[in-house]
Amino acid sequence: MSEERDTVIEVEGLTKRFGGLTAVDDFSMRVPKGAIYGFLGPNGSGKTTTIRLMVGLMRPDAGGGTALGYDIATQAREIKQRIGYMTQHFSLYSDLTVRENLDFVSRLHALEGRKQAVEAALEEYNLDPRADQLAGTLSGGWKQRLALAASQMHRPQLLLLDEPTAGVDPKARRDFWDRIRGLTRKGVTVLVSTHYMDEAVQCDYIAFISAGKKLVDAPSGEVPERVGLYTRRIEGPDLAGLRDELEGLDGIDQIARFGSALHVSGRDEERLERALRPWVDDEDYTVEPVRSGLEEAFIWLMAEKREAAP
Ligand SMILES: Nc1ncnc2c1ncn2[C@@H]1O[C@H](COP(=O)(O)OP(=O)(O)OP(=O)(O)O)[C@@H](O)[C@H]1O
Repeated sequence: MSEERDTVIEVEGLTKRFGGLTAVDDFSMRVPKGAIYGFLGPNGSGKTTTIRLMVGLMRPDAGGGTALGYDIATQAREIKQRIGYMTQHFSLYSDLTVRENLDFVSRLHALEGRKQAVEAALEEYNLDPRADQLAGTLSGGWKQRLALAASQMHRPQLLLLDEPTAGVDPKARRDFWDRIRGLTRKGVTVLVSTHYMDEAVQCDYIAFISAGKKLVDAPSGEVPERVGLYTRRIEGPDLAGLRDELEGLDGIDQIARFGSALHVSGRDEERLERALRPWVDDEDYTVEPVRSGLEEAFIWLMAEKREAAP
């Protein structure tokens, strides 16, 4: 498939200002079809605004592009009809049943064959046993499944997710991502805005945004390398005490507990090694290099007031 046909969104130079604040600053991106693209960044960094600009839900002050083959400035309506949306807040009607909610959504989209579409969704999402239950009385996982089913009633080609698995248990979370993977195999493209590591690891690509600027944009496997973080794994006695000793040493940018070890990371390998030398020389401790993973990169990127990564 040619790159062009394989591209679902292509935007360049998107900029959005709110008064004196530049919420999105010269943002460019290409999103391949069927990808799960994660947008990470601190609160208020501009993730939501960026995603809204990319799909024509908001007009940029500068820049432009296409989504699903439509111009984001002049054909926003066409794009909107092809988007599904799901947030961490349950946005359906608590006092309607599961079936009534799906019916309501299919009316909103003026779907043909509404009744069959609702029954098909109940079956596809295994919502049958709960069809007559009031949505407000469902557990978090079931609510989320209903919200996903509702977001798919009009078979959107693009799905926007905002912290979609916040507050649901691990099994429901797994089930959710399995379903999302199923959708991407059918060519649906997914943009996810999140603060959570376990959502970030599900993404094929990650864009990290800070203060309106895109600092990292890469396939998720390449993110640690892009961040340029070196990590040593330390095992030994009294890890809590060790952590206190290491904290703040020159060359150590981050310490994270991983099971029975500490992962100590820094952006300058020589300075990191110098800082850790006393423990390398101490036979009570083992210190070994490990490849920085997405976990370390994520913690590093999400740390307060993160200024820059290459
Ligand atoms: N309609 C608006 N009017 C004025 N300022 C806005 C508007 N929408 C967003 N902002 C500001 O733009 C900045 C980016 O907001 P945005 O919601 O895009 O960030 P975010 O990264 O999605 O945040 P969060 O993770 O908290 O959802 C923030 O400072 C926010 O206050």
